[in-house]
Amino acid sequence: MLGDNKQAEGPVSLSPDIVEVLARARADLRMGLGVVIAEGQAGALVLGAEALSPQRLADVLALGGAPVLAITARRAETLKARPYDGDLARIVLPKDATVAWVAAIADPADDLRSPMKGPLVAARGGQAGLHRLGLKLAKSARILPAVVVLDLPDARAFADEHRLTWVDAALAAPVLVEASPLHPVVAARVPIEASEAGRVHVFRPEDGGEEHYAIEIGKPPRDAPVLARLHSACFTGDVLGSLKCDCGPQLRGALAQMGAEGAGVLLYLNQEGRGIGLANKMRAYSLQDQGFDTVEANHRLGFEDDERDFRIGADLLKRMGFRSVRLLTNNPAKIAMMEKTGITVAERVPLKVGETLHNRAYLATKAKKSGHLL
Ligand SMILES: Nc1nc2c(ncn2[C@@H]2O[C@H](COP(=O)(O)OP(=O)(O)OP(=O)(O)O)[C@@H](O)[C@H]2O)c(=O)[nH]1
Ligand SMILES: [Zn+2]
Repeated sequence: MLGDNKQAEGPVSLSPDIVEVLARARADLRMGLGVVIAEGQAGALVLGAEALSPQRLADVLALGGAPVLAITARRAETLKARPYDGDLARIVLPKDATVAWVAAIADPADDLRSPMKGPLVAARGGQAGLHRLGLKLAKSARILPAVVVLDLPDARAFADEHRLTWVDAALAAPVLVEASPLHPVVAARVPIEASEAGRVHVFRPEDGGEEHYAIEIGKPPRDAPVLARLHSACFTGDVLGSLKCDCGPQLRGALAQMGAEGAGVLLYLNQEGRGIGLANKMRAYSLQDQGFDTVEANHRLGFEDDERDFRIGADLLKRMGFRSVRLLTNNPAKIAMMEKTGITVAERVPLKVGETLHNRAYLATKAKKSGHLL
């Protein structure tokens, strides 16, 4: 897998390439360890706000310089902080900043109880591009999109001295917007309630990220539109039978229809919470209990409405030999993305199941704000 994107110089096939370095960086951020993102000599130390320990914060403050807390413009909007750099805002860290202060900016859990966080001073200039990459990395690590950042004059030396993962920004930037190629690992027969002719395929990405699954029902011909569903993981709905959404009934309804027709493919994409991960989805649920709708909750957390990468679904279909689908969905964004990535949507098959008293408002919000078809 070592390509042209090696970070180290020379013939060092045993050294990690940029994709592998980024996988390490994600793990580091999740644990609360800093990573260094660099552009030439200069760079930035980046630590995930959510996992920051008091000792590490004290050590960052002791280094001097001008540490900031980088957040998304979405989160800044709630905090009434100025996003001087488009989608990014940087809040100056006070000299006596505590982890509680950082958490209060990063995490909206207590926004309503303690709305006054300020005065917040927003920074301009500095290494905005590197800070933006830090936020992207935090999002892809499925932690809150908020990172403590300190610009470093000699990034390489700092990373070496503290044995921190060192990320070359120029190599990382294009990788972070690409969907990692998926490779089939194994497939086996699994008879399921909906059909005895079920087969589960496991696909693994190259970037150390989540595996995705395809459930093939029967033997759908590759030269005709296949009845297909792109289902994003929903632990609460799929497994627990949550009444807050319609995911469980949609999952079972789609499989049942494929079983009845004798053929189909359901892609089970591990994009929990529309791509923000289960922990952040539970944060969103907690905000929903405070009165915010599903879209507002995502924004207050610093995320976009939908952080999923639907290219993954299209890639999987192509890998399995499908070129055209009868797509079970109510979401026009899925149809648009299929078409964009070269999969023909021969027909949209509506999937209307599982409306409950608890999810009525959620479904209405999706129709109103995310363009879902009723
Ligand atoms: N962030 C967030 N995610 C949610 C919420 N409720 C459900 N989800 C997630 O939303 C996703 C639902 O995905 P899909 O079943 O593909 O639904 P969809 O995009 O509405 O499209 P169709 O069902 O195809 O019409 C799953 O990943 C759920 O975990 C919520 O309130 N907040
Ligand atoms: Zn759900």
